[in-house]
Amino acid sequence: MTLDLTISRLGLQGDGIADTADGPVYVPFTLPGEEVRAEPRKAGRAVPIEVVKASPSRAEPPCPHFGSCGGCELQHADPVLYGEFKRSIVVEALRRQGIETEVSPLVPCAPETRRRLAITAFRAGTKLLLGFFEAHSDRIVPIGPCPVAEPAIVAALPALEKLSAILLDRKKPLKLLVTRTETGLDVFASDAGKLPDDKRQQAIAHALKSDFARLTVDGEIFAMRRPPIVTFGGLRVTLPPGGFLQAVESAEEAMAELVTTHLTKAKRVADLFSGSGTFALRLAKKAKVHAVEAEAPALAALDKAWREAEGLKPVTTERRDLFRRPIITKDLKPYDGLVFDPPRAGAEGVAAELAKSNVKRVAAVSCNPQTLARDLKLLLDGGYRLVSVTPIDQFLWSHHVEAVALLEKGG
Ligand SMILES: C[S@@+](CC[C@H](N)C(=O)[O-])C[C@H]1O[C@@H](n2cnc3c(N)ncnc32)[C@H](O)[C@@H]1O
Repeated sequence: MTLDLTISRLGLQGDGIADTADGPVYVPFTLPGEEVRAEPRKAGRAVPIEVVKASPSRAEPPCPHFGSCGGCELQHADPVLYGEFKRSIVVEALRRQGIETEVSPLVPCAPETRRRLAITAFRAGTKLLLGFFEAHSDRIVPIGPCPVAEPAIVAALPALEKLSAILLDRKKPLKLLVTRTETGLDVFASDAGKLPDDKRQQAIAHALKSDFARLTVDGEIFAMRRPPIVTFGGLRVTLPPGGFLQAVESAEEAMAELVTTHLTKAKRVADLFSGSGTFALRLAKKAKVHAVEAEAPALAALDKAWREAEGLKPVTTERRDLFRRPIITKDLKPYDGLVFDPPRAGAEGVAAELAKSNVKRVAAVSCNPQTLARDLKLLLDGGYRLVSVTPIDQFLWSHHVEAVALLEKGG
């Protein structure tokens, strides 16, 4: 059986949606205004078989794996529609919270700029597959010349495949988090299982031969030719194994530019969910900074970077679970600037305390527009004013969008 559908809009995950008498039907890889023939699947989903009438905004996908590989959802949309779609995710999330405000155009992300990739390896029969998970399934689609990743990562795929052949447990897929740093590739492997000594030695020899900056396996550093260095505003940081890093350098710079410009006059700044100091180190060029974060290795990396840098204002660090113990309003008194950049769950507890504070300038950085909007509502109800909201593209051709909201309180 097939369905003839007219797509009316894009859903939050980037699928086309046909509004039918039986409810919405989600059809991936289709665009508003298109007429498509599709095969129905479970739960209001359908797979497109033919685009009968294409949208003028349809573009030729640059990657041959597009449609099967789970990494990209929107290569078939031209840049104008794509940019407006991502911006609209932020607009709609705010609107659902009753926040009507100007939202800037999307800050774009160029192809071949992703410096960090999460890759999965497993064996199918005698073959080793290295790839991404297929959309909506547990099948792995082999990666080839991925147009999203930096060329240095693509060039290393054969070496990563060899490494996987050494480390792969027969039962479990192997996970590789691969980061291009200033000093080479940082490879963080997990789920290798218990390795016999000869495999260990082979993995170490292979990492050295491949000139990886570092190889970490299930939390243990196997080999380090050079510390993997990233720079935040020109300040050198040794990335902790598996530690958080913004996936695209230019997206990080766009976020940091908005945050540091907004907080430029602040004398004392709190950086909540600081990671290894993406914002804290840049801000310390002008202000005293207190960085708060749950992961001790991230704070240690930040502290070391600050000690090794010259001319920075004091930076203090605090290890703290900000979900369980948000900083309370009273403790926010010393600060005239604050940035928070939580994981996808957002920072509801932090926002509730911050809302009651008098911190003059606040920057909210987020990878989830829904939780950002919820947290902003708390701040607006507490007397903050929105200065700007800027969506930033970091995960090119996916439905994910980052945003930076800048707020003020007082005169
Ligand atoms: C989106 S990352 C941002 C990190 C940093 N601002 C950056 O741009 O690189 C979120 C950070 O929140 C930290 N985190 C996650 N849960 C946390 C919690 N409950 N309390 C404090 N920090 C947490 C993570 O370790 C991570 O460093």
